[in-house]
Amino acid sequence: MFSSKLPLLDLHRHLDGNVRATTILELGRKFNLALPADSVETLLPFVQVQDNAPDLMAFLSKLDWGVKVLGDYDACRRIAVENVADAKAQGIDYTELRFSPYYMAMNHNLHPQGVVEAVVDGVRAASKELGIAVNLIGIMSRTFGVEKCVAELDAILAHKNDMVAVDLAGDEHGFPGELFRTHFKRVQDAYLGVTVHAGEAKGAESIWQAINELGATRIGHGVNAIHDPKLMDYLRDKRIGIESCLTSNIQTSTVASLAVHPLKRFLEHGILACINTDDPAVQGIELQHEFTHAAVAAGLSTADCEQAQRNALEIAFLSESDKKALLAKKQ
Ligand SMILES: O=c1[nH]cnc2c1ncn2[C@@H]1O[C@H](CO)[C@@H](O)[C@H]1O
Ligand SMILES: [Zn+2]
Repeated sequence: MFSSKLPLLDLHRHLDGNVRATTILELGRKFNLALPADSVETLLPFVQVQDNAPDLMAFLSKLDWGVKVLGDYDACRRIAVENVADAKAQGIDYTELRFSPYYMAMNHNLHPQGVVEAVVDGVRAASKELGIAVNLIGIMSRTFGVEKCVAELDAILAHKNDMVAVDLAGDEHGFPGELFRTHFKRVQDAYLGVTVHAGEAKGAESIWQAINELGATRIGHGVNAIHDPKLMDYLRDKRIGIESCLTSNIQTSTVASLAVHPLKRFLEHGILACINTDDPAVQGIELQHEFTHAAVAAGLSTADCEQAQRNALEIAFLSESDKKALLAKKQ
């Protein structure tokens, strides 16, 4: 249930959480890697969430094969190109693809900055060829610790003109936002946007921290805001966006079922929440599924879905004139 009169946006989409199973097989062969299976069908249980994972970290382990096969910079460029093609195939008008250069680099000792260059190059070429607007968000993968994130941020900031924002993702519980204050000071000094995965594996206090100490103007997931009425008002009044990922929240066992997902209540409260995928290939879902199935199961009406589309446009890391142009193209 999305309106074709409004642009379709996916603002929370991990490029390195969206590596096609066929590509994993091909790259595995190319680099002579011992994959756990040798056909798409037998590989899927290793690279896709089939039953819901018991927790966030179990879910995230399913992303690992997608980056273990990145044996050189060409492979990084290839998955960037394929990500743009996948977004185009969904009818997406604008997407912000996020990726963690260290996570993509670490298995084959690539340099994170070389990974950034390959991704920028692939995305730029494919978005031009396919006629879809794409911006990039650099991720610091907190799972690997504070020091690794400094190096990762170095690589991202070396290409700050090719980025619209920086994000913090991974193990929210083990590596709380408090550890990353100095990192985000550098992000703000570089005039980049800030979005942070918060209130997914931890409570509402993690969202307050992301806003007050890290400078987040958007929050990834943010589901636990629902337990803090003051925060709900604050998010609405300060126009802080919530990038909701409905199916992801069920698959990580963050929310028990779509029927009790807070997105509907965020929208009713006037919070700028929107609908996104997260890690499409790992999840076995796509953006259209989130609008036509997941949103319906979460109790959203057609009007709610359209509001979510408008909210995405409002909170996108784009200039006002770019937003107007996206809207005008559909009307
Ligand atoms: O839903 C999520 N919550 C937290 N971190 C995530 C999620 N999906 C992917 N990543 C993390 O993002 C980086 C790759 O882009 C990896 O650190 C991965 O663990
Ligand atoms: Zn995410």
